[in-house]
Amino acid sequence: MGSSEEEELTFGEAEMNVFKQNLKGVKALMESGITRIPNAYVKPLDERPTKLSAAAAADGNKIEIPVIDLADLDGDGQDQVVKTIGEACEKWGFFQVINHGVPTSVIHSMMQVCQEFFDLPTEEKMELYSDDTLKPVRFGTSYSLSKDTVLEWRDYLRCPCRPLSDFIHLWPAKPSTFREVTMEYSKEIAALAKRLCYALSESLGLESECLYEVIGKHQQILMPNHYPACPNPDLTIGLSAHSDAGGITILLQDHVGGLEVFNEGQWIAVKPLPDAFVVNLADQTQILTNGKYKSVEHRATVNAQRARISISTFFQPAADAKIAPIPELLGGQPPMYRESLFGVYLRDFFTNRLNRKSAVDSLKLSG
Ligand SMILES: O=C(O)CCC(=O)C(=O)O
Ligand SMILES: [Fe+2]
Repeated sequence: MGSSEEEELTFGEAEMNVFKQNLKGVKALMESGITRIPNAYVKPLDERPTKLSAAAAADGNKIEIPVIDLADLDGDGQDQVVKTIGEACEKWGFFQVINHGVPTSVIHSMMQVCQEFFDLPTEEKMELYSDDTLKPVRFGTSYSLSKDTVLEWRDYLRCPCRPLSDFIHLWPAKPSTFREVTMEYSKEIAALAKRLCYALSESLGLESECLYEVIGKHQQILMPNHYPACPNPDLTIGLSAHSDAGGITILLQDHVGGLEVFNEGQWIAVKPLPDAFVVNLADQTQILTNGKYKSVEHRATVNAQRARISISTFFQPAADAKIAPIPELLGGQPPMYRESLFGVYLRDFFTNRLNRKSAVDSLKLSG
């Protein structure tokens, strides 16, 4: 993109005013079936993917996040798998897993039913629409229409899965197989998350169940994301740079690609692998491990050719869980983070716009 074009697209005060007027009308327009107003999605220059990706593009084909084979996690090669996971956590905080034990049929049905959900007519999805980020089950767009100053090129569904009986009746009733398929998928993902939490604890020299007791037992949130094809993908983003708030995240993505991870100052594209899961560490793991393992910034770019679906599952502590660095991991050093109540952390996380790692950084103790 030439520099004169960039200047033209930079937001000045006049453009912002036009944009703010548009924003008020977005929900009404969505309800009438017009879902995208292109200029409402034009990000400031420094948040557009091309600029930040320029360095990564040169190296993009060479650098990849680790791919870990879990076939031996419960067998003779367990120690080696745990060690590999520990190394991936320290260097990347992001890795893909294969031979993870979740049946391919469950994965495919889940992708299919999410596709069918997003393909429903807008007015049917709007029955679940809410801009209230504290509402447990909802369909939404961007991050929050009322808080975002520039919109994100994404729609999403949010479905808490645990305890199932509290939420399943609130999940979408259409497509007719949604609840059954999602229930099956969430059970399989819960089992995988448990194995991963055990491996993470072991890689840190902790009792196997330590992290699971804190982050795995309590909340499991499923969030399918839909990124429509975008006529001008260089000007906008599907999901801004952020780290996840909870403990660990397990993501299933289709073959389209768009997820990028920030590593050593570069954005690295995550290559979609059929039926693999992307695992990433989130903020509470950073706090619990006193920064030994870090939550990692990532974002989703969009493209002009194809719509993309990804399905995040967030494992996180209960709202009333007090989260602080685990004493065994301090090694005589003072804790780097102050204790916080996870519910309060999450409320602040949702009240503010996604802003890189500002939420976890705000708990840092000085000196
Ligand atoms: O769509 C993706 O690849 C990323 C989704 C994500 O980061 C999230 O849901 O928190
Ligand atoms: Fe995320």
